[in-house]
Amino acid sequence: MNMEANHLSLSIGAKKILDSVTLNVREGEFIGLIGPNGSGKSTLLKTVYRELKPDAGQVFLDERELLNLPYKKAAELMAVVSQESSVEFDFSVADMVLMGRYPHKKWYESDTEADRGICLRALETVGLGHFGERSFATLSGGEKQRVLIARALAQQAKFLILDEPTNHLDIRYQLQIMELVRSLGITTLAALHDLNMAAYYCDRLYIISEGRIAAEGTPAELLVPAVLRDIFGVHAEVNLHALTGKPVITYLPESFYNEGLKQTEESF
Ligand SMILES: Nc1ncnc2c1ncn2[C@@H]1O[C@H](COP(=O)(O)OP(=O)(O)OP(=O)(O)O)[C@@H](O)[C@H]1O
Repeated sequence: MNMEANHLSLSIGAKKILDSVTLNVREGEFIGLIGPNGSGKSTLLKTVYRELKPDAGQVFLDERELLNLPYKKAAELMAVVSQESSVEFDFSVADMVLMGRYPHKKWYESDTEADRGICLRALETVGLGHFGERSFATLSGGEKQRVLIARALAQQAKFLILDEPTNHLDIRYQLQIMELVRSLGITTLAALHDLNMAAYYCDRLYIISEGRIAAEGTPAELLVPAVLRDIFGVHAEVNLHALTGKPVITYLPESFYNEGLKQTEESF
């Protein structure tokens, strides 16, 4: 599945939050959306998955304009794992994951053995195979996040949108979820804060800054010290890892950087 967003703009009150954002995700690509806090990542994703209506611009899924698709059809094509995971009622973990099957059903159809099998496998994939009976509300942040990822997997959508998918996860599950998403080969657009994860797993990146796309390219093209300084306001060293061949960023805290500069100046 290909996704194309063309010139999306959105203002909330007097504030322009997205300013003519254009981006595309091609079949099978894993695209990272990176940018500082408040730059518009979540808002952009929300306009793509139809939680927000843009003031201007369009989103196409395989040449079909998203706004013209019935919600159920859109849900069949697109699964979302967002940061807002609060649920009003206390569902069991199994029920939460079974919700991922709804787009595939008519309103009168109940869950089948096949649905339950798909959901169990999705839970096993995220390491929660024995959690089905637990109440979702009682889970830790990381467990909840893994259940939401299992729900997206159970949905068997062709396009995956992830808003900070590894938020709340410990390092083992961060790596496991990124590995998993990568191995699925599903067309994916993910907002990511961890730039080293983005460097390792993403095919291409879009940098968003103040509601505009500031740059697009491969991790090696974009994750360079000048960009990290200009966009994120941090000092960093970037090396290509000897084994993985991917960029690895080492952040240089301001205090270290200033001390280093002083010492360099003193040595002259
Ligand atoms: N409903 C709203 N009303 C007013 N301002 C909003 C609203 N939603 C988002 N914003 C503002 O829009 C800007 C972009 O927010 P958004 O959540 O998209 O950023 P983000 O890049 O996802 O940030 P973060 O990295 O902190 O999650 C922010 O300045 C935010 O305060």
